[in-house]
Amino acid sequence: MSARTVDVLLPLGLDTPYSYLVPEGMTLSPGDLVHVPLGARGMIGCVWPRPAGGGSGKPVDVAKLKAVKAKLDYVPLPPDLLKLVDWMADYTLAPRGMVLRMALRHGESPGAGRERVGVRVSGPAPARMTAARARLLDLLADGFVRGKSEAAREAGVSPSVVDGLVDEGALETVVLPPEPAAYPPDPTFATPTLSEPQAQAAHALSGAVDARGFGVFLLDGVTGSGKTEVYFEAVAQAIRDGRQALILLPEIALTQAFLDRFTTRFGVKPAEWHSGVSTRRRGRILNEVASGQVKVVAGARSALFLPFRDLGLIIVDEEHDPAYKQEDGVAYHARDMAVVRARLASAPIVLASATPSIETEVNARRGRYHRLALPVRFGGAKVPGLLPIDLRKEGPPKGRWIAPRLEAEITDTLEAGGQALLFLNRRGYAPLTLCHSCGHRMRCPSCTAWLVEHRFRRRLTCHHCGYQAPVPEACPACGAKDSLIPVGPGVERLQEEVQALFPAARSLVLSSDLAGGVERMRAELDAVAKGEVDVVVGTQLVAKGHNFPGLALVGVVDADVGLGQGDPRAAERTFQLVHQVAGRAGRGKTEGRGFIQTHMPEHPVMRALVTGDRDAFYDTEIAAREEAQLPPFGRMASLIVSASEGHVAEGHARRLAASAPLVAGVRILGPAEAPLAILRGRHRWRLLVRAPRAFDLSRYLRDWRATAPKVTGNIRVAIDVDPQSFF
Ligand SMILES: Nc1ncnc2c1ncn2[C@@H]1O[C@H](COP(=O)(O)OP(=O)(O)OP(=O)(O)O)[C@@H](O)[C@H]1O
Ligand SMILES: [Zn+2]
Repeated sequence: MSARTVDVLLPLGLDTPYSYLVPEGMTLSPGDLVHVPLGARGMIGCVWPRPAGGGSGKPVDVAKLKAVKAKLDYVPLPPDLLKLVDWMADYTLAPRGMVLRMALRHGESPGAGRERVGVRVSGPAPARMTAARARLLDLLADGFVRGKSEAAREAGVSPSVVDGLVDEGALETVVLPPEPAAYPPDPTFATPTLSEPQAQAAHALSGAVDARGFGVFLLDGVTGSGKTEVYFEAVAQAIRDGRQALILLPEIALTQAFLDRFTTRFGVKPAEWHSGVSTRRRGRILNEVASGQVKVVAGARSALFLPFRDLGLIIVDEEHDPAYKQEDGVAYHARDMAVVRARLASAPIVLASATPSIETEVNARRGRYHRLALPVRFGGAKVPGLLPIDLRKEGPPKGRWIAPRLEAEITDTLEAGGQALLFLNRRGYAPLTLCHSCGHRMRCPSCTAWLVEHRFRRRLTCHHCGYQAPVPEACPACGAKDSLIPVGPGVERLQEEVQALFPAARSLVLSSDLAGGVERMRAELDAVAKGEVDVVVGTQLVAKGHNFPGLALVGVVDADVGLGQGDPRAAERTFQLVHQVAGRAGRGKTEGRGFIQTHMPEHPVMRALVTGDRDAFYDTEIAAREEAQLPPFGRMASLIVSASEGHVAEGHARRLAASAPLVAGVRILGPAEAPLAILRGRHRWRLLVRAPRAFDLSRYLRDWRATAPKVTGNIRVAIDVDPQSFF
């Protein structure tokens, strides 16, 4: 009767927590992490709040319950994080345990940091002196303790020099406490002088941080207006108030420049959180975020699930970036979920962008988000104008992609000592390889996709599943030798053209798939910023907030890529991408210019880009969305039914569609074969649900799922609420 029980949510594909007995003498509260018996080995789970008003439904038979094995010695997950897990599971229809998993996954080894060995001067100088020894002793002459490896590094000697002096008694070792995951940022380290509009925006944000209430701010500033500088002031305020700040970045692996700027402003680096950080280090950051020691985290979308002890501010930089949407596993949009977390934590959130998403722009126009505008570039530089190059009239000769006018502009730019950037959102050498004797196209064996040639790696690659194969010597269909030819350009092929047209120029390809990983990319971006490259050829990677002071010219090689493929966000994406790429030019002393090569200069997107009339673009696009009742004026969810056999997927998709509850205003489109009809060997059929804006779509989907035909065999149904991709 009096046995105490708790609900424990496990990081598995389950929606409901399990009940366990609480052993004598153990006190547990929601958020505590516990080890519970499950199967042979047991598992770590999280004590979950009981719904108000007692248990839901089934009474549990206490006699059959197992007991919690241990309470783990971690700081409990904070209440707002528990609520976020519930909220997200409810909204996305993902099992609650899988959402919890995102908050626990990184906690594998949240052990404390290692103790370090320090050294200090303790005895007389050694009999045998060397230059290295002298440098080291000179450094340590102040009598302070330094970490062994730091001392060696600072003195520019090898660690064995330190060991030698310890052996001879000139130095002694001391045990130092573990290094913190991040040193405390100093809000007064280097305060900038802000321009008037910057100061106003910063003031509004700092005020909101102080007020400790929820509110969404759109920091809407043209490229190069100094949005980072402004939101740093809000971060400074949070630090001054002793609270924590989270800065989400779309591609943290590329943002060495961001870390450097943070260091310039606050004296130390923020805690960096993304998949490239070692598990051990992440464990420490996690602990110190939970204890409140770490004040600022800069991270990828997964940082949203960190157990902040006192979250006072969230920043989402480049809020329009599609990288914020996670498509695998739990499908969620990190920007939207960041807004939810801010609300649950009663903290302000700043969405920063020069090209806000339509959703955010509509919210700002309706007054739900506060707009803070920075209408001009910092320091008086001008946002470059864009001129169209009509490929129908003045296109390049066959087999080339740079139009004569763009070529002439690049020549002028290089002669004047400036840098040029050519943007083409296509990785690899050529998007298609075909046999010129039989017409056979090289396709992925397990996806409905062409194989993309990567000449650096001498391979054909599927960009959907990662399949790779060497380029064959003979056509696999007709056997003709040396008959395979590349069709169309990718960035690698464009670089070839650059090298042929401008043999003296130093050129570089920037693309996310080149060997060498993050380190190489950081080094290359740095080289561009330093002016060590003349012509950069890049994919969308170059559109992301980089500051290249010497960049004078931007050429968009094919602005039509991505337009008109039945994707409701195509116009928005193209506008954002081209505008952002162009925004990389003219940030330093030289004025910037931009050219867009297009077959449709009369398209509203191209016109808005050329006239620089951003509002005109938003007006047209918002009107079009409203007319079609597309988001944010209507709601959407996609259901992808997949199976290893086509007819199985199709059959289930049809039965699923037939079982949809009939509700006025809700429309089910499809099923139809997905554009990417086969992915990793699985056949895919799509359903699209559209509903009015105020409709509770998640609830509808849940009711539907409860009555839908059972999923059998290897059928899978993936639900994506607010889908971003339509493939
Ligand atoms: N108040 C300031 N004092 C000194 N330098 C500033 C100030 N504001 C901005 N800058 C400088 O101006 C440049 C552009 O600023 P920043 O990168 O923050 O712009 P942004 O609005 O984020 O641009 P984008 O949207 O293109 O990423 C940077 O080199 C930044 O250091
Ligand atoms: Zn594939």
